[in-house]
Amino acid sequence: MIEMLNAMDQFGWASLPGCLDEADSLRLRTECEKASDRGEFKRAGVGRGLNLEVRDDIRRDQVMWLQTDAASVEQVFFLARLELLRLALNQRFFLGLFEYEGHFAIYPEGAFYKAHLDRHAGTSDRIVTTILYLNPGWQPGDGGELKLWTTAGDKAGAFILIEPRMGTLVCFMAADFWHEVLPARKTRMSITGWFCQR
Ligand SMILES: O=C(O)CCC(=O)C(=O)O
Ligand SMILES: [Fe+2]
Repeated sequence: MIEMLNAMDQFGWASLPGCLDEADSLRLRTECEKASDRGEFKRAGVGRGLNLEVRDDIRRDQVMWLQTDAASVEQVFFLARLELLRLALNQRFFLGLFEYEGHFAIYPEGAFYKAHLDRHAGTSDRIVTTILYLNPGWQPGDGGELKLWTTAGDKAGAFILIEPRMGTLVCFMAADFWHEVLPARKTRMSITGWFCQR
């Protein structure tokens, strides 16, 4: 996790392959699949509150919000890891991160999420984005890479493509880094969430 903090310090974003081990990631993946089979996912919206709308042209993923007070054992383990990260980020960067909100996400074949920032207009609550990928055996050609522009505030120029491999954890400053999910060519699963200030 120290690598993660150092990268956040230096770049404002970090990607840590193998952050969660294969077995724990697989349990979360299975949980995600089962919830999807039960029809618990909904098409993700754009915006917030009364302005929330489903926009096919912007994003096509489906989400299921985590209920931290009713989390499965698998989720509790993952949330505990995130809690360590939250405390470490606060200690090192004085971010005042207070709580976490997150969801499972499924990108069916062909789904994407166009370039965006994670902070909603007129709000300041989402400070750090975290994404855990849950795709065993992901291969080049499966698509769904995260395209992250690496200069804060910049939606052009240098970027990296992060492969959504099982157990990789990505985090970045939510208000600063433009990012996009390239079209998935195989069903792509993840847990995306945000550390928020009060
Ligand atoms: O799944 C990803 O790689 C990014 C998802 C994302 O940008 C979001 O949900 O805001
Ligand atoms: Fe995002």
